[in-house]
Amino acid sequence: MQRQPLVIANWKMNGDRHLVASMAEALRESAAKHPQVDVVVCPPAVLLPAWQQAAFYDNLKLGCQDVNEHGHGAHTGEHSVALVQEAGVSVALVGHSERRQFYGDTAERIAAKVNTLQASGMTVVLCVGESAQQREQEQTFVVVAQQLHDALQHVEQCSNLVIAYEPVWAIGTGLTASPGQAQEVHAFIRNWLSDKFGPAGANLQLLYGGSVKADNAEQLFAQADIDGGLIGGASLVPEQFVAICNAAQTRSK
Ligand SMILES: O=C[C@H](O)COP(=O)(O)O
Repeated sequence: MQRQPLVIANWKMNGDRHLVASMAEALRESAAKHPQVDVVVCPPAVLLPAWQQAAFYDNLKLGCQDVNEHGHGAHTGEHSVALVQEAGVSVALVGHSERRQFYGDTAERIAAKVNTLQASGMTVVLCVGESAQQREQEQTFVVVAQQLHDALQHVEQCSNLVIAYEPVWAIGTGLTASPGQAQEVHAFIRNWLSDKFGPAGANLQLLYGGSVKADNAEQLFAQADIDGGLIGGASLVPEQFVAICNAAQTRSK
């Protein structure tokens, strides 16, 4: 079965209403060029209403960059699944390396977030990836397998699940994994998912993230097990992001 290409914009703590307007317009205008590509935009939470008001096209969805594992209550500064859903969100990033490194996303919390999201029916985009040191020590596959195991240990069926491979050393550094390096890890992840979930696992969408730009997207997306990208910096520049979405279109041919 053919896997639909998917491109996700992660604005991190960037952007404003003006960028929402210009990005929405650029995406709408170019949508005809990438009709087979699912596009998700994950702005900072306060910009979700602005995105909700921006005109939409069929394959564009709203996402959030994180979600709290609890349903409600005294969790100052956090957002529950119900709150983000109210803002039109149907996709959530979980376990981004910046949250693992700097904001207390332990393996246990990530697993809890995955479980909460799965129960809600939202799509989970689980981020995994090794540090530069772990790669140097040839621990990449061990680290990625452990992260997958920890996050998915209570998950029995894998609908609404996407995995994003983001080598930490490639995030925001301008150092992109070579297509061969990225493909090797994606193939490993696909095998792991196949072992755990069977054919449905083998057919999940896998994304590469880490300094994807307009000029390297096509080569990365051409790899057999890479179905699209999770885009940081380049998702803040309409021409760049649109070009990346267009590059993903070639994936479906
Ligand atoms: O979520 C996106 C990734 O962290 C990649 O960020 P980047 O494209 O700025 O390297």
